[in-house]
Amino acid sequence: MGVRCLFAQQRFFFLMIGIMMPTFFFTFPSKPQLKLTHHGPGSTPMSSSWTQSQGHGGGGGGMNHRRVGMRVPLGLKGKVSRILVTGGAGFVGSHLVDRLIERGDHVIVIDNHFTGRKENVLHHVGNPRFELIRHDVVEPIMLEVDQIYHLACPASPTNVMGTLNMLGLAKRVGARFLLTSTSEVYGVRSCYDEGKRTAETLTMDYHRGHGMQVRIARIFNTYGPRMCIDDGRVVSNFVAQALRKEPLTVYGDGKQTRSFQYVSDLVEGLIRLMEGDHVGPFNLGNPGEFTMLELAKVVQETIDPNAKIEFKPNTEDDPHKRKPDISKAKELLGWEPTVSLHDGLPRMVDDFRQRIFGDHEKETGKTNAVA
Ligand SMILES: O=c1ccn([C@@H]2O[C@H](COP(=O)(O)OP(=O)(O)O[C@H]3OC[C@@H](O)[C@H](O)[C@H]3O)[C@@H](O)[C@H]2O)c(=O)[nH]1
Repeated sequence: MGVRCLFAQQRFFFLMIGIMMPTFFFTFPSKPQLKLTHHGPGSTPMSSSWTQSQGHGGGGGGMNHRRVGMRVPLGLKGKVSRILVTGGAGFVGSHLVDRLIERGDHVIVIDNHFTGRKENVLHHVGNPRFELIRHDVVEPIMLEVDQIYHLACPASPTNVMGTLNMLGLAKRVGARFLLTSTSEVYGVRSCYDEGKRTAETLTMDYHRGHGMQVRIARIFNTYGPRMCIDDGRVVSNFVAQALRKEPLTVYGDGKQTRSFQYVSDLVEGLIRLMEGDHVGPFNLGNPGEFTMLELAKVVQETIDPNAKIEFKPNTEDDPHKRKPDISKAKELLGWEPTVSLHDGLPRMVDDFRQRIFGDHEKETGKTNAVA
């Protein structure tokens, strides 16, 4: 009897606990959470408080970052576009961002700053329509946007993950996706450019398999301000060498040709492609063809007529000629380059001069101060 009573009491006790536990959890709010914008693993917003406070319209109308699986609320499309530019702190990306901001769009840049530089977009910081997130696209991220310009995709097989993540994001939020591929897909197959071919294939698979809106651009040699000074490309090499009073290094006999596109022409092409109705792939490049010796001459004329030329051995697989056929872009996008090499080169020289000697002068100043 005593034992039964004990069981009865215990049953009652456990019953009470069973009722109280859920009541407690539903009645009392859980510990208040720090409401920081969550971008995904490994991401660092440039300024989280800034990111937080600028709701870009708030109430679901801005670039608020949502849980994976949520869709862009209907009715927002057709207004100001919310645009993600991956690699937006880089050479081409930052010029694209300038144009989009100028147009009135909301722009989110994600960049891991491997080759992109914060300085390239610093002039937009503080603008409520701009946000910079330090993030590597190989990690997933959730952002509500209408369009994605995927520039953070070096020609390397390892970066297929980045493209997959961005395609996944575009699919989830119903964004239009533009892939920047490269003229190198036309070259001899190598491990280096295989990543871009794979990215194109994946993009087309998402288009066909999931009905996603995609665009593909194949970018040819491009130059302009904010180009990496020491990335080894011929235009940046020649300009930096001429400014530093070093000889211009011409590889091989210098008779190989390239066609050089000024960055603003490329940006115009990318925007037209994104806004147009055609998937592509479209070649975006300037068909004006120059030998490397001719390019060296233009650099001499622009910077230093006394600059010397030094011939160096070329690599075996260097393409002898590269010239884009842009007839498709002309016809379907109404696009063609407008800036010649003679006009574009001086515009980039000012930027290079400032970056090379500006930094140098700072360094010298520092040294003097210490001495
Ligand atoms: O100092 C230099 C550098 C390069 N060159 C030559 O200049 C030509 C152009 O070389 P770059 O490295 O600038 O450009 P490439 O055409 O080889 O490819 C580059 O542009 C197109 C993109 O799609 C590629 O990803 C990129 O590597 C080559 O023939 C190269 O041998 C020189 O003569 N001197």
